[in-house]
Amino acid sequence: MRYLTAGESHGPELTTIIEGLPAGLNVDVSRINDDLRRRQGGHGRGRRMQIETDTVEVTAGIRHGKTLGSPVCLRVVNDDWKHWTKIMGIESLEPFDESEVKRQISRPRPGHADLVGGIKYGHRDLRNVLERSSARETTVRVAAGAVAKILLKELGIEVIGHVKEIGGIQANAVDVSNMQPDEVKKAIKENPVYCLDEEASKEMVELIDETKKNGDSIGGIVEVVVTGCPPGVGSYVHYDRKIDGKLAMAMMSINAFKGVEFGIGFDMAHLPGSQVHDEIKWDQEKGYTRSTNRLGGIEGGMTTGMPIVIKGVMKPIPTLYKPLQSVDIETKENFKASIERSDSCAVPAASVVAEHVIAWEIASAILAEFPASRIDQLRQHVQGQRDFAKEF
Ligand SMILES: Cc1cc2nc3c(=O)[nH]c(=O)nc-3n(C[C@H](O)[C@H](O)[C@H](O)COP(=O)(O)O)c2cc1C
Ligand SMILES: C=C(O[C@@H]1CC(C(=O)O)=C[C@@H](OP(=O)(O)O)[C@H]1O)C(=O)O
Repeated sequence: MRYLTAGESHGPELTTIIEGLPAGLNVDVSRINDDLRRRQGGHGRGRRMQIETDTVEVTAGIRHGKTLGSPVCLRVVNDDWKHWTKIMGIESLEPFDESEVKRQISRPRPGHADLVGGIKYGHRDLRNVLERSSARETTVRVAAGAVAKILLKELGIEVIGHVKEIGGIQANAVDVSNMQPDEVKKAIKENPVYCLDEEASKEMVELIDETKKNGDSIGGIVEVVVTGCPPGVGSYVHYDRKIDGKLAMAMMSINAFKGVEFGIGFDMAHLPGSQVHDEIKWDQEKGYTRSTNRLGGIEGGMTTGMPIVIKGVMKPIPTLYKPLQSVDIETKENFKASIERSDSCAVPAASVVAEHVIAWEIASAILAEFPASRIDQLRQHVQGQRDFAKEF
């Protein structure tokens, strides 16, 4: 399975084309829209999210609520587009209007793609860079991931993302994999920062407000947990088939993500092997399991059948209302960086993006493992693998 996305932040729309979905999958579009709404929320978002009402339109690959096996095309219209038609000039053959020159961006923001993107593609108007480097693109990545989650649910696999830490405030450790998926999802959705620790989340909200007042920004840590995945997805035989490599790539591909860990992650560096590796058990009901899950559900680039636990760290948002020092590329003089309308903390929204990019990668790896043209065929293959693994 693969997907492409297209679209600029202030262009008319964002689009994704998904290829490789089996036929016969029931796709309830309202479930995609629920996830899109969640991505728009979370305390710390800026004014743009008040303008948009992200809603998906299906333009190919689905009839009467079922996938056809042909490419699925999803589009999300930018409501803000109407304010930007002249500046964006998507279909205009005219050069940029000189009277609009002041609207060009020449003062790159440290930490954003502005300067290096300008140098790489030769864009002197740095808007040409920020339009595509913007995390607006994650809208349609969530839409594609929402379809992947629908497929995974059919196979008994759940994917849940939540916030672990914002600006140094840590949520109490919870084992999401031991909780009822629908209850956890409800609790996360109802929390202002998508966190399962009520007390910590109050402090997080206060810190976000204080940071915003100071013209600054903060980052944090998100966790994604996948339950119900059969063992043996991914492979040790070649570097590019290792599932941990693929999941790490997916997490790192989210704008502003700078690190990934599985299970107890970086703590493994200072613990002996006896306190890291998970002992193996077998019983009639569950087959092979592990006594602990410190490795986060992956051994040798393959899923073990235990919950997959992956965390990602998001740096603070680069656009600061008290901007950092930069250089104007027209005059080479020192200036404060440009101020674009911005979020002050997008860690909650990013936890939704993380959930969806991980769901996509798991669904895609499952289809690579058990190729199927129909959903009933896929269900059978996955169940066959579970049965085989249990009796092995
Ligand atoms: C959901 C989400 C929302 C974001 N919102 C903003 C924003 O409002 N302003 C900003 O400067 N960066 C924002 N970012 C981060 C930038 O998109 C990101 O830092 C930039 O693309 C540069 O990429 P890099 O940080 O991965 O190097 C956001 C990221 C995510 C995931
Ligand atoms: C639009 C979204 O996030 C945007 C991500 C973003 C960035 O630089 O990444 C900058 C801001 O863009 P704008 O200047 O249009 O407000 C955010 O609002 C979104 O998440 O849908």
